[in-house]
Amino acid sequence: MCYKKEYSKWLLSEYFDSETKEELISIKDDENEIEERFYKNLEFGTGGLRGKIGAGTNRVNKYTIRRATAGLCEYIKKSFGKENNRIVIAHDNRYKSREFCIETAKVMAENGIKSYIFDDLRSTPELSFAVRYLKCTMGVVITASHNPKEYNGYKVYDSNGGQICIEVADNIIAEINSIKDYSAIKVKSYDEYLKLNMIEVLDNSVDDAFIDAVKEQIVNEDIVCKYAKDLKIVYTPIHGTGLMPISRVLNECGFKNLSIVEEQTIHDPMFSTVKYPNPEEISVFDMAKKLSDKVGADIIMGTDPDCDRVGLIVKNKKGEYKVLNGNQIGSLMVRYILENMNGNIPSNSVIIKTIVTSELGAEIASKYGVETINTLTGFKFIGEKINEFEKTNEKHFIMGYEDSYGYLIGTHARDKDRVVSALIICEIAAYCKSKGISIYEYMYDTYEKYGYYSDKLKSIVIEGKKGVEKISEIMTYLRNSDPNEIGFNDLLEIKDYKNGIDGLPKSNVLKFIMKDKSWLAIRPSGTEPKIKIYFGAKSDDSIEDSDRKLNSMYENIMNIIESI
Ligand SMILES: O=P(O)(O)OC[C@H]1O[C@H](O)[C@H](O)[C@@H](O)[C@@H]1O
Repeated sequence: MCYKKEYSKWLLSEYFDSETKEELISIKDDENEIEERFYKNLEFGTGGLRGKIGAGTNRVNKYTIRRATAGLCEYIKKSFGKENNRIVIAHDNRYKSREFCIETAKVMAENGIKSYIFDDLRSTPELSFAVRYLKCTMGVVITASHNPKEYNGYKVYDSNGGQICIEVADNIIAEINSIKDYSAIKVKSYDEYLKLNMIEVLDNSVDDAFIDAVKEQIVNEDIVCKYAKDLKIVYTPIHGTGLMPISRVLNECGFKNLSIVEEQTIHDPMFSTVKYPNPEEISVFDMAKKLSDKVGADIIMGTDPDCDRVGLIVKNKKGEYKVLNGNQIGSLMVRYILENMNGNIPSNSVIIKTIVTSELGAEIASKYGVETINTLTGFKFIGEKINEFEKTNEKHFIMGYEDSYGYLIGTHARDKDRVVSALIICEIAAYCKSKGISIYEYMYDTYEKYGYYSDKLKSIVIEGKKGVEKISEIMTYLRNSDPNEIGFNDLLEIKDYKNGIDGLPKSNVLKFIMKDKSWLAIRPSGTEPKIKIYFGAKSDDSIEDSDRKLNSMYENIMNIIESI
């Protein structure tokens, strides 16, 4: 693709609006920026589109959204026929999210596909629920999830409410790639399609049904009835979609002592009160901590813009704030749920986690005779398994989770659901409070009971075209090196998922497993310009010992990466 030619085309064609052209004129003297924006079409990956908002073929804007949607429409028509297709679209509070939602609906309508849209922001888990509830052919969420404010994106859901699988994504990608001319995608006005009933704005009935489905997932009614009212919770939606569903669910279940960070309830696309709207970043909780100091909260929770990830801060015995990471929260959920099933665990029960998620949850599950299935990173793989079990009745799904703060309890949704996770976390916290301990102590008790597991994630951000090359160089270097020469002397096994192993689809992930079962895994992020390195260590003695093992692996790999 000749970036100069594309740039001129966008500047000269009548199809592109004046806002787009003004933006493009403003970069006319910046060759590098022109190249970054036009050297390729923004890739529609396995989960959909994600990229920086802006004018250009390699950016998220109404034209790249239209193109992706036009490809999706072709896929829908070819796969499900031309009649009776409908989709539901949700969006978060990001810059242009509503506009992109409407653009998606307009292209759908032009192709004879009806869209349901919400009157305002809605969360990703609600969209996942709504696809099945409204019996839609597919679903779309306009969001870049937890990415910085400069980003937006387009996630696609299948009729089961799960993120599309690789095969479907490949078919959609082929349709999108066959659209060479952006200006061939014509649309009429939003009002015209509304009149034709090709776009319909939903009332609150989907919200009510979703909230009811979440409330059904309470593990132990008795605990919630007795202790919910005593738990002091501080919550921040970090300007995103979590506010309505989470405050409603908690309130309706009796968690009345809920304080919300007022400034972060504003649907601000700039996420002005935080650096980065990701609950993995501890600084997003600064305001919540201040509020917690005032109200004396037991726990602090935060959700990302589309409400599919959760962050949790708890207090230790001394009253100091401690962050629980995604692996720890997931493991505690596994423990609490299985303990509270009071021996009524179906013999074919499973939990599902990913290959880069800590083994603590699996260890707990095994103590209860529950199988653990490992998938590749991406909740879509967990969703796929749930669909499979629904058809075959072969397994009973208990919960699924990833290290990256995504959890699903129940099968009302097929993507990670922060709303149900908030409810279960509060239930666990209420249980702990009734026993006179904090969740933090419950975590340490879990180590004592089930094993000392440490884990860590290191993400290295490397942006742009050069970043893509550098990440590929790191992966190639590690693949081709002699493990002894790069310091992995006690290596047991290298798993290269690129070859499609363990019954999993091929994926660019390398996992080094040591003789004592400590491991590290490395993969390029599929959603951000990052390479991610995951570490897991186990000790029979203490958490300090497993931390020591982990730090030694960390230092070794970081030295290697820095030398590449
Ligand atoms: O590829 P990464 O940046 O690690 O992101 C991985 C994440 O991508 C999306 O958010 C998926 O919905 C998650 O299920 C997955 O964990």
